[in-house]
Amino acid sequence: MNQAGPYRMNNISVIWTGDPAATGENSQDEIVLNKISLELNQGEWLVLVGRNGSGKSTLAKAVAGLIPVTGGTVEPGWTSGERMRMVLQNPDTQLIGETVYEDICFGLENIAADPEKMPDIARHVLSLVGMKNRMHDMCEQLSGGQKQLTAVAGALAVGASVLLLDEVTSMLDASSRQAVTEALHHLHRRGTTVVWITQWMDELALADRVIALDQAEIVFEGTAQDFFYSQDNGSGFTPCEKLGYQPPYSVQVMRELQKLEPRMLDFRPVSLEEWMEVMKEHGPQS
Ligand SMILES: Nc1ncnc2c1ncn2[C@@H]1O[C@H](COP(=O)(O)OP(=O)(O)OP(=O)(O)O)[C@@H](O)[C@H]1O
Repeated sequence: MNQAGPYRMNNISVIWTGDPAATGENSQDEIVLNKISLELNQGEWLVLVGRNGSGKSTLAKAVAGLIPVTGGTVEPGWTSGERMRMVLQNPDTQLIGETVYEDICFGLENIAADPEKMPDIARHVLSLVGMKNRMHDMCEQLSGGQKQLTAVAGALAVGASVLLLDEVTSMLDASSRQAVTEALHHLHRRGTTVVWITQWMDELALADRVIALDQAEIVFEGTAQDFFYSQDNGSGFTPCEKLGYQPPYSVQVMRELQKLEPRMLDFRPVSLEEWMEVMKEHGPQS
């Protein structure tokens, strides 16, 4: 096996088994992931998107090895020997320690780290997420965003190089959302591989690659630009529209412009940086 190759899932399924004691539809087995094939490359930012119940969390848990899969094969590739950690949606349910430091140490104790090294490790990982001044704060007094960053720091402390972030900004206010996103962006630039689950279309701007799930299957794989702009020849809908999402404002504006100005069809901006490129060519001074 090529250890340097991508992490690969080939045709894996996850089936929740119905309770034999239950009656009616609750007793049915449910196929939550249906023959999914997926690759994860080292250092990429992969976004998983899809409606409630489409299987995003289950897929992330399967990648992290937290739940068993049925059928198919998994090739660890470059992830062999690497640690993967999930961070979940609710900031109030994932911290165990009374203080930020204690929380980081809890994870370190679980991997039998040298107690003398713990303060340095904690300081280092907290500085990576912009929390070094919060080391001895009580967890219950942190904001939602600071709790999420503490959870991320805890994952880094145990050496995780792959972070699976399951709607981690969905319960945060705008400024905490930005703080968490920027911290993750910083970690990604330093080499952390990110699997980012979201239902916020704006967050697709960060993606190297987007995978959309619907009813247990992958229904789209490609760039954010393709997700928002490529139109199916038959239906005329984009993958985003087919899933029932409204594209971000940046995309809505460009699509309206494209109706007025066909030359704008050459541009498919999603992020602010991509819009700046458009403005360089077609802005007021051009
Ligand atoms: N432990 C479980 N036991 C039984 N069924 C489960 C379990 N976890 C998830 N499911 C079911 O699997 C399906 C997919 O759930 P999953 O949480 O993966 O979806 P999701 O796309 O992450 O949804 P959301 O956006 O609401 O978090 C749902 O129908 C859910 O009810």
